[in-house]
Parts: sequence; structure tokens; C-alpha cells
Amino acid sequence: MKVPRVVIGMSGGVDSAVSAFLLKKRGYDVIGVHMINWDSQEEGISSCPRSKDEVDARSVCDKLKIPFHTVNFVKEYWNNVFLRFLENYQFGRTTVPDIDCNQSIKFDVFHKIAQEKFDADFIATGHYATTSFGDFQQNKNEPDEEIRLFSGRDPLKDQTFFLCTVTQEQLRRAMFPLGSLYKSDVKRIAEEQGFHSVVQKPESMGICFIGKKKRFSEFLDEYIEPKPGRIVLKDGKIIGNHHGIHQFTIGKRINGKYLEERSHFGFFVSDIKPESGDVVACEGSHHPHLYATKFLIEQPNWIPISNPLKSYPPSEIMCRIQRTHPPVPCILEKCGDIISVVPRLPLRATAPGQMCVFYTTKNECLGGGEIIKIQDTL
Ligand SMILES: Nc1ncnc2c1ncn2[C@@H]1O[C@H](COP(=O)(O)OP(=O)(O)OP(=O)(O)O)[C@@H](O)[C@H]1O
Repeated sequence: MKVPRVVIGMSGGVDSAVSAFLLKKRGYDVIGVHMINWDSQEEGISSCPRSKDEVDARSVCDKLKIPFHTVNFVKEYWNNVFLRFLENYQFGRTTVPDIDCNQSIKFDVFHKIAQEKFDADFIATGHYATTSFGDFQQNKNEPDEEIRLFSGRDPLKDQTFFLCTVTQEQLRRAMFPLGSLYKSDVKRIAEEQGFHSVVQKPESMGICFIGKKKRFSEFLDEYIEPKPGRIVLKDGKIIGNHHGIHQFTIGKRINGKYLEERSHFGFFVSDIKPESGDVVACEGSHHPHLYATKFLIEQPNWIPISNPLKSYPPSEIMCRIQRTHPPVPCILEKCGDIISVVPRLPLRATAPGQMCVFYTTKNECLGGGEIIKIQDTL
């Protein structure tokens, strides 16, 4: 019988290095593939055609004696992730490019090339997530069996939040070899295998173009036209001016350079109005206007085949709007194509553009939908 072939996405980081090792150890026919998604030469931050990540990814594959290839998705990344990211910022929306990258690059064009060019049976990544088929798909029984996505064992590293838009088809060919491991196990294995160059690396940001940016706001200014506007309090009082709403994020402190008024507690963004260009501010990081009690989301991508709103008791559904926040119980109500979400605890800094990702009380990730409007705050 043919040994199944697994293409592993090699980022040059420790997680994919250890994933490749585990796959090889289990006897798969493993091929390492590094994606080039961002052209650092074009941007002028590097004159070297090979990035350190590519060099590190290759050296791990050499050590494991598995083939290594690169694929170039600069154009796809620019069109489907970066332009969308800029558009969101232009309209004052918070955005999660990691989710777009998974949706349109890692689980789409990367899967396609892995199957078509490299003849992959499975495509693995070093995400901290697990599925009902097991970390190596060892528990799959029937060809068309439903697959379910679950949080990785390490609660601090769980990446299912970023995987909320995957489909059944994509998940059925995906492998997450690290799903049952803690990050500390992964680092230990990397040390044991002598993957020195990748163990020492700082944790990646996941987002290629943000990774090395120290001055993120200046970077944004290079791509987005200035559009002056006012900073106002909810009662309409003007307290400052700005040169573009793309410099502001709901929940973040407003830099004093934009303000004519001072406050001991600081001013924070509570709303952004793209039509008028107004940034609405409130005083203090725990001001009630920063806490959403009801918001609307677009029709979510549901990962299970049947709609979880029909198949799960409402008391078992929880939501989170940021990867690092624990899920909270919520009440969902369908109004046409839109769903209203009432979290049991008010959620700070909820913003249009963010994803609301749903879980069961048993750590199953059910999928997620984009937040389109905050309806009520405290
Ligand atoms: N440039 C890339 N080329 C190929 N695969 C990639 C690339 N970037 C990320 N991946 C895949 O996606 C997974 C998740 O990437 P992400 O950057 O979000 O997480 P990470 O935990 O920092 O992973 P790593 O330690 O492997 O860099 C990686 O483990 C890898 O399998």
C-alpha cells in the first residue's frame, strides 16, 4: 500500500519544524513547502532574495532528510489579505488578517498547490488545534464522515479562533500534528532534535507584513491617504483632530498628540464613524461605552454539517471575540441573514470587522461570523 503523502507548511518557526519531525517519525512520505507571501525586497526592507525564515525552514527539512520547496503567493496574499486589511482600516474596522490568511491562502491556494503540484493526500500545519479525526487523522472511519474542530490541548496556544472559517472539505484533508501537545513539549522536542535556529526565535506574529514593523502607524500611512477628521466626546464636544480614522482602533488609548484636552485617565476610542470621519472618545479604559452588551454578526461559517443553532442546546454555546479571551456564554437570535449576539458578560472593545467565534462548553469550535454593528453598550 502506498504510504500517504503529507505536505507540511514550513514557516521557518518551531511549530512547523516539530510537526514535520512528528510526521516523519510516524512514517509518512513528508514534503516541506515554504510559502513566500510578502515581498520584502519590493518593500525595501531587505536586499536578500532569501528570508531568514526560508533558510531556517530549509535547514530543518535538510536535517530531517525530506524534500523542501518554496511556492510564491505574493500576488494572492496582496489581493486577498493585504488589500482587505487596508480597506478595513480605511473604514475604521478592526481586522484579523490571520483569519483571512488561513481562509484564502493556507487552506485554499496552499491546499490546492499541495494537491495538484505535490500530489498530497493530506496537508499539515503547526496550528494548535485538533479534530475528531485525531492529530494524524488516525481515527477517521468512513470516507464522508463529518469532521469536527476542537481546541488544541494547550489553552494558551489554542489557534482555533483563527481557523473559524475553515470548511468540512478543507478540514478533512488537514492535519494538526501538535494538537495534543503543549508548547513546552514542542520546544523540548525541537531542542532534542537539534533544531537550534528555530527554537531560539521569538514567537511569530503570524502576519507577514506586520511581523517586523516597529512603527505600525507609519507603515499604514504609507498605504492609506490622509483624511482629516475630529475627535469628539459622545455629547459632541470636540477634543482633538486626526489625519485619518485608520490610525484608531476601538478600545485603544488615543495618543496625546491628537488631543487638545488632557485627562488623568486617558481618552479611549469608543466608536469610529467612517461617514463623518469622527472618532468618538470616552474617558478611562473601563468606561461603560467600551463594553458591548449586544452586537450583530453576519451569517457565520458553521464548521459542523448541521446548523449548531438547531443541533446544540443554547446553553452550550459560548463565544469569544479575541483569541486570548476565554469564551463566554451567549444568547444568539437569528434575524434573517444576521445574528444578534448577547454575551452573558459585557465584552470590552468589541468592534466591527472582528470575528465572533463560537464554541461549545466541550471545546468544540463551531465557526464564526464577522461583527458588523455594535447595538448596545453598558
Ligand atoms: N510562510 C509559510 N510557509 C509555509 N507554512 C506556513 C508559513 N507561515 C505559516 N505556515 C504554517 O501555518 C502554521 C501556523 O502559522 P502561524 O505563523 O500562525 O503560527 P506559529 O505557531 O508561529 O507557527 P511556526 O512556529 O511554525 O512559525 C505554521 O505552523 C505553518 O505550518
